[in-house]
Amino acid sequence: MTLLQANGVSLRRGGRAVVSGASLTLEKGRVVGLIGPNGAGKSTFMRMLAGLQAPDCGQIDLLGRDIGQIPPGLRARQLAFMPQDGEKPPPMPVRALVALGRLPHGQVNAAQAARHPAVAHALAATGLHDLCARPASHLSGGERARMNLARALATDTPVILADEPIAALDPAHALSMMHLFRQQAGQGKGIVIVLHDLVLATRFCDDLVLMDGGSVIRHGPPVQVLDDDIMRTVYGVTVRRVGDAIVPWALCR
Ligand SMILES: Nc1ncnc2c1ncn2[C@@H]1O[C@H](COP(=O)(O)OP(=O)(O)OP(=O)(O)O)[C@@H](O)[C@H]1O
Repeated sequence: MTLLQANGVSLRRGGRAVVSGASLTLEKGRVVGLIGPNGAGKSTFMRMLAGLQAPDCGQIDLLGRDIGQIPPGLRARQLAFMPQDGEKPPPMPVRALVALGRLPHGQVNAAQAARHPAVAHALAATGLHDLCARPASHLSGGERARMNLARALATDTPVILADEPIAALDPAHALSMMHLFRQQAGQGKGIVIVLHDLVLATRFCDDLVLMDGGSVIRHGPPVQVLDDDIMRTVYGVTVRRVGDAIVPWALCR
């Protein structure tokens, strides 16, 4: 089942094409990695996929319906978006902030929302139980990233879009978060993650969508998308191989 489908999406900003004819398909149960060098257009494309920015042309359907026609309240129950640089959170307790994830479901009573099982589950899954009474504004960058995921999980949407969610995480927490995304996909959700860590992208994503200069230049299984040629021409780095490994090392817990 297709959860999210973008076809030929374009956007101009500052007199130039920032995203050009980009397409992406997200199926139920899949993790798609959106990769590409700095300035490739990934965050801009993600904001359009999240329905936060209308494209100049092209079509984006969420659960079979034009995303621009979906009322914001319904869209918030269907899709959770974790932006790249979340604003500094207010000084409310972490549990209360994660509970805001229940707002799209009409749970406006803060105390009741904080007791919802989805909130407890999200706090446990992201390892935030020990921090849940702390003011959100006191959290470190990595802790904040986990809280942002917890809030998305508390909403319990079929689609999660995460823009560089592991950028601030240490290796163990980055691994845990990638495992968590896979688990969510295993439960039937669809996940799109912007990643610069190509080792983790290769290991955890079913498909990669590679952007460069605003365009999607390759998409498919990681082994088909990333090769020495692409690493040189798109990323400007030379790959030195260890044996016949696709990536030279893997982190394990
Ligand atoms: N409002 C704007 N006006 C002009 N140019 C913009 C605007 N917004 C984004 N851009 C440009 O569009 C390009 C794509 O930006 P975007 O943030 O989507 O890239 P990205 O692939 O997410 O990069 P990064 O990996 O560095 O986060 C960049 O060159 C950026 O400077």
